[in-house]
Amino acid sequence: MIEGITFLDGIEIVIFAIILFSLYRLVRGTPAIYIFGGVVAIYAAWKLFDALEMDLLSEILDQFIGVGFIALIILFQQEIRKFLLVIGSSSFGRRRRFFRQLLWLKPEEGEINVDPIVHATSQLAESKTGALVAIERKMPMGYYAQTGVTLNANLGSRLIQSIFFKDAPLHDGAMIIAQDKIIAASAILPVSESDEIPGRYGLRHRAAVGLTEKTDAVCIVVSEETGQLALVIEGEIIIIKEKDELRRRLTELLKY
Ligand SMILES: Nc1ncnc2c1ncn2[C@@H]1O[C@H](COP(=O)(O)OP(=O)(O)OP(=O)(O)O)[C@@H](O)[C@H]1O
Repeated sequence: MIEGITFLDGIEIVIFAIILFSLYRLVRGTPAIYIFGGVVAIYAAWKLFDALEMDLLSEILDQFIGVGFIALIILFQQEIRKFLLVIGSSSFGRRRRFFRQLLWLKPEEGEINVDPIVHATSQLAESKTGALVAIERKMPMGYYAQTGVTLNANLGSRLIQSIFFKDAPLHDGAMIIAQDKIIAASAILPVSESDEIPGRYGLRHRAAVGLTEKTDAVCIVVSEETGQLALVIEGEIIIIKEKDELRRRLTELLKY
C-alpha cells in the first residue's frame, strides 16, 4: 500500500472513476460532451494550481467551481432528466437495460414486432388519415403518456387504425407505444421550435420533431394532407416511400 493512501481511499477512487466514466457514456455523442470536457479540464486545472500553491488562480477557480454546481444542473438539465426518468420509471426491465448499459455490460438483445405498426401506418397513409405514433426506446414515455388517455392495450394493427379514424374520439394527438403495448392515445407532445423545419410541415410533424429532440423515441407521422409517411428520429424527418423501408428502419431502430 502506498503510504498515506488507505484501502478505503482506493475504493473511493475506483467508484469516482466509474461515476465519471458513466457520465461520459451518458453524454457521449451529444453537445453536452463538450461541456463535460470543459468541466473536467477546469477541475483538473483547479487541483493543479492548488497543488502548486498558485493561490490567486486557485482562488479564482475555487469561486468559479462554487457556483459551477448550479450552472451544471442548468446545463445538464436534459441528461439529469433522462437519468431521473429512468430511475423513477416503473418498468424493471427497462431500468435493468439502462443500468446494464451504464455498467458497460453487453445489452440483452431482442426485437419488437414492428409488423402491426408498419401495416397500420401504411394503411393510414393509403387512406390519407393523419396519424402520429411515438414509439418508446430506452427512455420511458410515461411522462408524455399521462398527457393523454391511458390504454395499455395489446399492440394490433386494427386497433391502431381505428384509433386514428377521423371520427374516433381519440384520433387527435399522439399514440404512444412501449414494447408490445399501446400505452396511450391522444397524448400531447412537445412542439419543436426549430426554424430548420420546412414550412410545409405543420404541428403534427413539429410535435414528432419536438419529442425526438428531447428523447430517444422514434415517431411515425402520416400526413393527412398528402398521405406521406415519415419517420422522425433525433429531430430529423425521414420521408418513407416503401412499406419495406419502414419495416427495415423500424426493426433496426427498435432492437434492444
Ligand atoms: N403537440 C401536439 N402533440 C400531439 N399531436 C399534435 C400536437 N399538435 C398537433 N397535433 C396533431 O396534429 C394535428 C394537426 O396537424 P397539422 O395539420 O397542423 O400538421 P401537419 O404536420 O401539417 O400534418 P398534415 O400533413 O397531416 O396536415 C392535430 O389535429 C393533432 O392531432
